[in-house]
Amino acid sequence: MSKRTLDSFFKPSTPKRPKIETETEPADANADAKPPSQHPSYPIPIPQLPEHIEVNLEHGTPYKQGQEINNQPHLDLVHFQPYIPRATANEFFKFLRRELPFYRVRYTARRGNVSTEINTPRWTTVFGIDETSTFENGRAVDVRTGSPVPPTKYQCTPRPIPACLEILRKQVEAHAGVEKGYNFCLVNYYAGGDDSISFHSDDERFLGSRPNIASLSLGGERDFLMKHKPAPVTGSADAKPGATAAVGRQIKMSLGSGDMVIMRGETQSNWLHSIPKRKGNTAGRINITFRRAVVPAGTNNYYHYNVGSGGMYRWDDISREMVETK
Ligand SMILES: O=C(O)CCC(=O)C(=O)O
Ligand SMILES: [Fe+2]
Repeated sequence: MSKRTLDSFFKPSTPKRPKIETETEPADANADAKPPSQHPSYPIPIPQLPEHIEVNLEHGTPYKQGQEINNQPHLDLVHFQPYIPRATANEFFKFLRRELPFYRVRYTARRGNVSTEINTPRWTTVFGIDETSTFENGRAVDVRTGSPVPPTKYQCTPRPIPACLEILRKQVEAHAGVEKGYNFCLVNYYAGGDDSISFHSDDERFLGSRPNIASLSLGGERDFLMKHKPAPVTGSADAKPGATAAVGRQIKMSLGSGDMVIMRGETQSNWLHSIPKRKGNTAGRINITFRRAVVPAGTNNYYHYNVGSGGMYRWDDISREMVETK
């Protein structure tokens, strides 16, 4: 054993000189964080995704390959179970619920001369602009003329897709095999079992024919129901005018956190879908759909029904509910 080692064993060790910190800590520990997405149309700045969620979205998707479901008439689905790894999907759910502005839209539905006041039974928000316009350096520009869109073009103020959803949009687009990219992102937040969406199809003309819609679930599990639109009965001697017949079986899929369903081909023109109300304790769920609107009517429609003209709400982590924000 060398002397030095023995010495150091028996002698009390010389007290270390205090370490002198030569580098100063940044005043703000988050100084390196990317700045939030901001835009004159946003009521609040929207933060960028935490690094670990971004990395998992960019490198961890699709977590499972999509399964095609086309075993019924006109049905053309791809189900990724899940698309985003579950733990990342749950973190992404909490991030979006905390950071996005939400709305509880009320509107008047008119059928003939009957008007009904509708309270949308879920929280909604939307970003995007139809394909006749695009955002250039934050400004909405007409694709044909290259000039800023005149104020008369839209009845709403379109909002660009914020960075935290743009990362997901690009990723989904790459895996959905769409010819033309998605230009809209609709977000639904179902706080509990009373929140729902009734049977409908996303078959508006402003989406063009055979629309491709990618629908992603985050957070609590919910049932997703699909049923074929009733088919008119024709050719039978005793068929009453307007008579319809059921086609195919109703489908019930349980959508968990991170799952994605792509609806494409003839699906929207022939099938209805819904998230029914649910009894008992039901965890919050976020649904994100990516779509492509082809004309300004799509932009007007989506902002009218998903932002509306009422107040803005934000998630409050103390009361654990959406609270109206002035
Ligand atoms: O929440 C869902 O899974 C469905 C949402 C939906 O159908 C829609 O926003 O059009
Ligand atoms: Fe839908």
